[in-house]
Amino acid sequence: MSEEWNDQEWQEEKQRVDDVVHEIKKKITSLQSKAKDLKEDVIDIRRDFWEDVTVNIEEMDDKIETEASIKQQAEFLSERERSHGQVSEKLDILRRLEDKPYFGRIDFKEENGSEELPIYIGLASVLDEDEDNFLVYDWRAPISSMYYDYPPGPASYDTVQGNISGEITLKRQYMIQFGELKGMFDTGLTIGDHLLQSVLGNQASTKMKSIVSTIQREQNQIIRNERAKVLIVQGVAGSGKTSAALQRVAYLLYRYRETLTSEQIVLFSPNPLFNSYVATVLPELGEDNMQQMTFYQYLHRQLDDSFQLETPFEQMEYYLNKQGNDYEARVESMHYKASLDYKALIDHYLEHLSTRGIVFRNITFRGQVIIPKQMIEKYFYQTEGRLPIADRLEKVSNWILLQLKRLEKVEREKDWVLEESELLEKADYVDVHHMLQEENQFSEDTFDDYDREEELLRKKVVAWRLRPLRKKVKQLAFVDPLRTFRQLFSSDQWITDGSLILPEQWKEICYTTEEHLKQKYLTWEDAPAFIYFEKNLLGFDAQRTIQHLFIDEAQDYTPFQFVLMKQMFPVSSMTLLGDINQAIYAHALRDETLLSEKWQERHERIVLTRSYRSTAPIVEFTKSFMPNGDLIEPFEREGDTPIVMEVEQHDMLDQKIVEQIELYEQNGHETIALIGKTLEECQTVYDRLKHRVTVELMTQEAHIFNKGIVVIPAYLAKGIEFDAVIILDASDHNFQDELERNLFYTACTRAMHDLALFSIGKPTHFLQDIPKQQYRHYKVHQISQK
Ligand SMILES: Nc1ncnc2c1ncn2[C@@H]1O[C@H](COP(=O)(O)OP(=O)(O)OP(=O)(O)O)[C@@H](O)[C@H]1O
Repeated sequence: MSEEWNDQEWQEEKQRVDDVVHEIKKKITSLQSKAKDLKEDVIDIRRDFWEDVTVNIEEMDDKIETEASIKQQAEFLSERERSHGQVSEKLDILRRLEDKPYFGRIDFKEENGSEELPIYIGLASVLDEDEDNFLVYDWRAPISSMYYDYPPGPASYDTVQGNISGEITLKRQYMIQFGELKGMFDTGLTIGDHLLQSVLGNQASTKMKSIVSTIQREQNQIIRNERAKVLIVQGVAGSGKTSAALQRVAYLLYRYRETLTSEQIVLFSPNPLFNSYVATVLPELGEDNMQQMTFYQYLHRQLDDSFQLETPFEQMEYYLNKQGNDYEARVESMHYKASLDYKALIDHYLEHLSTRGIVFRNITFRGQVIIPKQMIEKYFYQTEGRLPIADRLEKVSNWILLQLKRLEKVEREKDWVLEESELLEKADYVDVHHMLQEENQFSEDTFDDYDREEELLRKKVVAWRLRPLRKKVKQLAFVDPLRTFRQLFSSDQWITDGSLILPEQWKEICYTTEEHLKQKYLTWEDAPAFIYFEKNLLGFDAQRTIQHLFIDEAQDYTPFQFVLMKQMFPVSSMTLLGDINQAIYAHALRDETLLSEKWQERHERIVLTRSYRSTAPIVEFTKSFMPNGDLIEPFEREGDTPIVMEVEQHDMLDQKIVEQIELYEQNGHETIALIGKTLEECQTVYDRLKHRVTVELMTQEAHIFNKGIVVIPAYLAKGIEFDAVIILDASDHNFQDELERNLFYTACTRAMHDLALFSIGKPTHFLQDIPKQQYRHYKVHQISQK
């Protein structure tokens, strides 16, 4: 830090803050009165709505005039409501700026320019009274990018007119609170470390914070990237991937504000808890939240309610518990079904189906088969074979609808129709009377009213009964995708391509998959495959309105899932953020994750190596047991080295854990996580501790993250952070293989300030080769007799 400013400068800066705050207050007052007027307008229009429209429906002309008048009044109302909404949003932002109008400044001298201009940077732009000059620039404005990208010296930024270069002669950061300047410092670095130090030194919050004032240069590359159709971010634990992703959403919404709305952006998050954890960041930045969901929620929506869908966490529990006779085959199945080899197999099967094999359903009406499935099959396979299956099914659908039309005429004459007419609603009878009256008005024909009424009633009854059937036919419900999919596993006659790859235990896999499918149970690995199959068989209803897709924890998605996503969101740009060291799902052991370059054709890649979340001693500790840990750089923040507490017996464990919790509480930690490997483990510890400390058990159903002490399985703690973390059982038998290493790393890296690991007997061998000074190792032989 170089404090090159003098007292006069300090006074000037102080005065400027006061002036800007004063201007903001004036704007707030004026907007408040505008908001009040608009609100009154809205109330008045709503109250007098029907008085202000001319309602007359006697004559056709009057009817049209009435409609126009209602429409005009409704448009007027919604325009006022919209304006009121916009003014309220502006007011919200100004109220935030009133507290902290800006956080940074650069003085920039354009090349060939005569003077240097001070650029003050804040959460949003503020203009002076005449609306001529910027008192504050929005952090997302093109010129503000230099604040994040350059130290003092040569700098440039892009505008729509081209690149503008020049020199930054000053770079300053401000600490402003409650509208008052508390401190400032000039910096030679991109963003001064001391400011970051103070932000990161705070206690963890149950809500993620926005990082606008301390965005780091490499994070800015993610936030402002506009070129890449697929942007891959590989970032170590705590490097700010999620933070950067959310600021990127805010940036895109600002940059494309004329064309992009928050509904056109989707974020897939790792668990429901995470949804609530990040929910406040965008509103804090003055933007609406994007659509946010887990991939499980998304897949669930694609299936009808009769399916039972395994959650990824249930799959994970199964994998980690290592039990069951068919365990080996199921794990093999998880690997295979994650891969593109499996996709190739399904594609081959779909090709086969274009010549034979689709399972159809009978069309039945009132319990009778009216079009047998064999007939539908015959019709289908007579349609042009080179057309896509979905197009051919469309033809079949039209053909069936035609048959239904014929049937309708025949059915009208049958006895059941009159009987069922008694079930019609009163409104239907009134309708029929109206129709008759209208006919009488316009027709000269004489006919028996009673007969005509019966005829119309018959027509109505049959149309009414056929309506759901027609709807189903349009939805192609005459195809049975599940049975068709099941056939894939019941025979291999259709496999005619020798280059297709099958797993060793394919027969066992086929057997269990079929059993599951029979019960309409979809395992987590089967769900994307079935949905992919069904969509490609019946035709895709792709989500073309979605412009940007963000996938957090991208390493946990399988290549197969990604292919499905690409099909479902065909026009979307994608930002994939993840960390290979935190790959905790079975497929990641053998297959490429989404972050690997191997199978991503065109993409841009950004690597983040600096970890901001944890203190330096925690980062040093966690990086030392990861194979590629030397690439991880800690951010210099002091703290204690982690504790490894080895207890001899089980009954000592609880006491030691409780003591550790108390110690952390005394240190002021407000969020403390007791992290276990599986839910089963967490449940046991929770049952033992719940009478001794106030503690909450987090399961996959948890949607809200509160302050206090939680017991949570590692896979649910993904993406989240805590003041202190206690690893419940870091024993060697509990953390063995490579996937468990990643799980262990994920769990330990949730800690911001303090980390303690407990083990019964020898701690995990992952700690064997790491330098002893990186942690404090205690062995407890018996509970001290104090
Ligand atoms: N530039 C920054 N300024 C201030 N805080 C930052 C910055 N970058 C990251 N952080 C903080 O570091 C912590 C970790 O950030 P974040 O959760 O975004 O990382 P991540 O890479 O998604 O982590 P993980 O993969 O471990 O879940 C958060 O508390 C975040 O606020």
